[in-house]
Amino acid sequence: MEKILKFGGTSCGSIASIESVLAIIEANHQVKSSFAVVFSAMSGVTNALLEAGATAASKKTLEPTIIEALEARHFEVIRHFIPVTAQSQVIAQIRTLVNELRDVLKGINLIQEISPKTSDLLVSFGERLSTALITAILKQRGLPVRFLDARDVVKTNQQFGKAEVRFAESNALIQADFNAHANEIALITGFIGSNDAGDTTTLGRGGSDYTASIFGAALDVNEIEIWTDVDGMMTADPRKVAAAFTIPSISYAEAMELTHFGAKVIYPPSLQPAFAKNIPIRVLNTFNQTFEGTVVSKVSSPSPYIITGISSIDELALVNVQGSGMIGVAGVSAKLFTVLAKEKISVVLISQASSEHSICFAIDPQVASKVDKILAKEFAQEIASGDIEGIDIQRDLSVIAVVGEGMRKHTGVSGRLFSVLGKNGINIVATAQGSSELNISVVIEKKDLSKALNVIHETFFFSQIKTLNLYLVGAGLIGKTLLNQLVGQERYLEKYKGLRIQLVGIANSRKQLINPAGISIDQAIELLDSDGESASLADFVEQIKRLNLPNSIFADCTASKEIHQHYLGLFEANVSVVTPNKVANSGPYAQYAALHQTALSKGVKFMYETNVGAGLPVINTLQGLIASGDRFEKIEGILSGTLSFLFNQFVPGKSFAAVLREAKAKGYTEPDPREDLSGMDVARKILILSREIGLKLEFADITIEKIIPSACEAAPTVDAFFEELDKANSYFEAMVNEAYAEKKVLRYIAKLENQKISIGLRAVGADHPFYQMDGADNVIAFTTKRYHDRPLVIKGPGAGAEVTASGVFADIVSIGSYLS
Ligand SMILES: NC(=O)C1=CN([C@@H]2O[C@H](COP(=O)(O)OP(=O)(O)OC[C@H]3O[C@@H](n4cnc5c(N)ncnc54)[C@H](O)[C@@H]3O)[C@@H](O)[C@H]2O)C=CC1
Ligand SMILES: N[C@@H](CC=O)C(=O)O
Ligand code: NA
Repeated sequence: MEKILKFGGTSCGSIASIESVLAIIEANHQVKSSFAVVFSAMSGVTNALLEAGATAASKKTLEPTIIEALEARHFEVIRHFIPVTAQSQVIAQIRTLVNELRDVLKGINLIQEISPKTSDLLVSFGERLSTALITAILKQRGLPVRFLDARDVVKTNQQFGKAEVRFAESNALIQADFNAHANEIALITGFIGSNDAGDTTTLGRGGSDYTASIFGAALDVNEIEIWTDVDGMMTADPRKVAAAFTIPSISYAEAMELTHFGAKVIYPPSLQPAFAKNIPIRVLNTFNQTFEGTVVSKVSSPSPYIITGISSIDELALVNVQGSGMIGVAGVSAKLFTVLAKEKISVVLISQASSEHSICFAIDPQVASKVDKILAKEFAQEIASGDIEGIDIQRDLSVIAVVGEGMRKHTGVSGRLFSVLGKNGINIVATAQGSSELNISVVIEKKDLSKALNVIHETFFFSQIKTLNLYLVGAGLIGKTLLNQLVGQERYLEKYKGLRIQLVGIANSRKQLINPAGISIDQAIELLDSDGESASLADFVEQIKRLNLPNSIFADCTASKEIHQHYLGLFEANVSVVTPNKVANSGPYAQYAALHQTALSKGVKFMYETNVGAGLPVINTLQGLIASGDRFEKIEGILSGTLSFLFNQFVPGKSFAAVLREAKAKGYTEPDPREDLSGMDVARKILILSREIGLKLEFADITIEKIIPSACEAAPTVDAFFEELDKANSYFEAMVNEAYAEKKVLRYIAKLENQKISIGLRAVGADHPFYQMDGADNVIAFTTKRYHDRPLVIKGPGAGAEVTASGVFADIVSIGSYLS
């Protein structure tokens, strides 16, 4: 016999799926391979039978509806596949079986009780019906098939519900049976067998796979095909990890591990007879027949990945037994696990610290209270004496298992695993690694499960490409420019930086839109307009936290004075923040410190290079100097692109207001240019620099020399402000003329020296380093211990949409590099 095929419930579940099953069997027959086929019950039938049994045992009269529906489902298949002239015979055959089933239910109803033995008989009708049905159809189509009731050849003990197979006897019966019918295709009822007394028994979980495996082993087949409704075993549960893909080849041991931790495609323990004979199992998809699926065999073929798959148990409780009295006392764990075994409590994972001070183990949360009581009783004496401090149970946890034979050959797998979890703020509650080095398990909080599975999957299977999930708030000048720049760089980032920036949320002051599957960047503004809901920043932030996406970045491209109130919460929720908005860093010092400390402790990034000098590398350079131990003596600079432009362009005879309008049109000014002209913007920048070098200065410590007349200062609106500026033109002309008379130019300079900040307008001559300026240039001179005789000078355009957006962009990329 070449192979055994097995079709699960979903494959036998509908007319369309049975169509596929027939096609697969006919195709095998055409190539004349010798094979046999095992069937499960039609999907849902086993449960329907159990429900019918329970109802019959508990109600006074029988409710025929379930059985009628079941009969109708089978008849429908007959009417579809069998020509009218031949239908009556098959219908009669199925009706005979259903009548037998009705008699069983009558019996249950009569005695108002359903024993395990009766239950096994009852559910056996599921496989007997589906197999009989398909046999009739194939026979009708002219295939040499025969119905084989597995109860005739699979012999078991008396343990109803999960009977043990008597292999020697069963193997002999199977071989004899197949020898006697060499030229026929046996269609076999899965899941069932019989005991010595001839009673029907069932084989427990994965029962039809077991049947296939028993026949495969008995007949020494070359391969067993398990036909199901998914594309084989996958690298992770595709419902949780969209990027999961089929594992082409996996070892028995790996399959065992993955299944233990929740991967439900096959149930390897039921495939044991095949494993013992080194028979490969091929998992295939009835609904995608040409797909290669997964081969499960003794040794898996070499794979390009270090790990083979990831699986999880979503609901778990962790029990921690702890106490100094446990150290060096032999037998505490023996006692612990003996009592758990006695109570049939299954332990998913165990971890013991080498100090022997505590043992922790994971269990199904449904039995947590029971375990609590059992242990309290068992260890009452130790608890009373203080040897055991207590039994602590933590709920709402999940466990993730990272599985693969390749881990034995590679070092650093757990390092990578823990590091990626850490960078995403996922707390590891407990961990265990089997000495086989086939599996590393981590227990985490359930709320982090999806995020953890996705980042782990990304790390081990797509380590070349890391996806950053970007939320952009503020779609004005800078925000829109950033979006444009992102569109142009997608391919470069993937190829050279291994990064994919996925926009998952966007908001302005009117609307907001979130889509965790990604928002097309080049259409983001239109989509925000058409699909966005009305904006509520608090709600937007709440959604970000709830989604808990891996590698999340919040870009604040607004000038809002409120948004920073959300930064702290975002850091705590493990979201990095990137911003050109200076408000957060220039508020009260305590707030500045709290933000920076929180970001640091949560392992997320707070990036704000564009707070000073737009895209010029000011903050980065300063941080590098500080980190390498340099000491700052003085910082001096022209920190306003707008004011730089004004004093470069304004000459007596021109309109000062018109030059400012030009600066605004060029994107140099703040959304409200009063912020620039009042000196406020410069004050924020120099305050931020002072804090970066470690000074605890407040806004009130800054001396700002005003450059605009008080009437302009007091203007209530931007328009009124421009009008006042127009009126004050001669004031500015006089200032400039005065400087010109001395062959000087005006420069608005910020200075930090001796822990004091001063900002004011200076007339500087040609010998001054700030004399030569152009456009919206900024210049910053750092005088430090190392740059003492000649300062380190950074100079260039310090305002404008393109240079600012590219600074924000670079910050995002640097977060990506950190996370990789
Ligand atoms: N223009 C430049 O050269 C530079 C600008 N910056 C900073 O960039 C930031 C953005 O500036 P622009 O793009 O010119 O501003 P903008 O006024 O053009 O755009 C701001 C955007 O933020 C949105 N917004 C404002 N408040 C909001 C809120 N509470 N919730 C949601 N959305 C809100 C607005 O709807 C708009 O889409 C400012 O903080 C500015 O100081 C920093 C460095 C250089
Ligand atoms: N309005 C600012 C922009 C950069 O921060 C400026 O003019 O410098
Ligand atoms: Na900068």
